[in-house]
Amino acid sequence: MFSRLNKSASMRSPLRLISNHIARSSVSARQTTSVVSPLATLSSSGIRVSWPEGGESHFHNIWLRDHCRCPRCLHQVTRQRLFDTFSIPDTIKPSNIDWDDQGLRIRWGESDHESNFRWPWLRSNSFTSQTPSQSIPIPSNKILWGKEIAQNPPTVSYQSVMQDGEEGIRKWLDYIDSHGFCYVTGVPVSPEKTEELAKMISHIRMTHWGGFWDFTADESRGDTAYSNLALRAHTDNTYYTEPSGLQMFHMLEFRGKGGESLLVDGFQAAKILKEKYPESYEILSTVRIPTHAAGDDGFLFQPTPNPGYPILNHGEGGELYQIRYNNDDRSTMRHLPYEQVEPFYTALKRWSAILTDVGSEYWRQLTPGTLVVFDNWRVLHGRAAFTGYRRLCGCYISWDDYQSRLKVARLKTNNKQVKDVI
Ligand SMILES: C[N+](C)(C)CCCC[C@H](N)C(=O)O
Ligand SMILES: O=C(O)CCC(=O)C(=O)O
Ligand SMILES: [Fe+2]
Repeated sequence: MFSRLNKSASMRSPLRLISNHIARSSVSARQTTSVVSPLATLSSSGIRVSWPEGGESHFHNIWLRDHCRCPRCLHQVTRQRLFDTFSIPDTIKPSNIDWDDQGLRIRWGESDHESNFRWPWLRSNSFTSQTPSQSIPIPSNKILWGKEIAQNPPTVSYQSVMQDGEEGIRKWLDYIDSHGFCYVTGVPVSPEKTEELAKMISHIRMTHWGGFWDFTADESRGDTAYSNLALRAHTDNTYYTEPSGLQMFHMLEFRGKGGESLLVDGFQAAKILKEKYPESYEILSTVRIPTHAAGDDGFLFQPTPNPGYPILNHGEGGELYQIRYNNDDRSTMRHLPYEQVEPFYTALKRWSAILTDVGSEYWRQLTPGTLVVFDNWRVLHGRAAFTGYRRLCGCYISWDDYQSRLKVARLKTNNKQVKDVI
């Protein structure tokens, strides 16, 4: 039930006072029934909401009208906008508003349309009441690690992924989200079964390396991955505009020596770099690195826009969201001004020293039946040089496909639906 607390939009300057007065009286009304609901008051161009847990959000009238959740304005199945944003008059105002502990109801003056907003939706889409960005740039849900992760690495079983439905998928992807990688044990030693397992997350990303790959050190492609050389810690696809989000490796056969796999937590390394050498962190967050994949006839990959992306990439709130680093696939640093050459190479050297520190490196020999999936936007991988015959299969999955699958698994295991969040 919505309480009837109407505010006339035709009253101009006293509006704020009147609505504040009503808001205050509604506080005492609610306190007697001990239901704590947010309070809404009209401002000259929008609605202010005071949250019971503290803080205030200010929603503009144009924004509120544009985001109406009703079936005429938002398609209830496709979750797409049906409403014509450009029909909103610049002077749009509510003719009245009211609310209860569930949400806010707005009647719009000119069109006589009504919009209802649930409080949790307004809260989670409030842009004036965000928590301030942290000084440490690592998202708080990440669990950072070094070589000690070897004692207890995130692991799920093939059976739980294939048979436990959304719970099984969620556990798997939650580990990849928190730690940046996860092993799957008990996997049939077959490329077909491995591919089937990957498709539990999503379709596979097709690239110029193929879709699902099955490769050896036969030098069939113009890249050192197809040799038996050591590969230092790197992320793949630095030469694409969008590097793949996940990478999966399943070692199918190995008769030889060496070839141990290396994982390094890039977010942990970034945190150390920021603490020890903030000026180098800044350089690696801003200097754009040109990259390429051009070892095979018929291909010339370079990221857009030119000259590429920094090694450390941040979002609007300053949070680190992506590492792009493969020193072997770096192109000519043709755009670096003379006076930046030394500070850049110093920063790169410090970064490399942190990545190769014994405390950062996590080595493990992969064996048939145990595969690894890792977040290629966070965790760097590498391998030791080897002799003999070594056969790996695996694939890439795009970042968006991985994120979508993770969100759906979380919604489903929480008994929620897309409409609860979009
Ligand atoms: C073999 N496989 C397809 C997995 C990877 C090949 C890509 C290696 C490349 N140098 C890079 O860093 O992206
Ligand atoms: O051979 C390996 O273990 C990994 C090689 C590699 O870095 C890659 O294929 O992306
Ligand atoms: Fe690689």
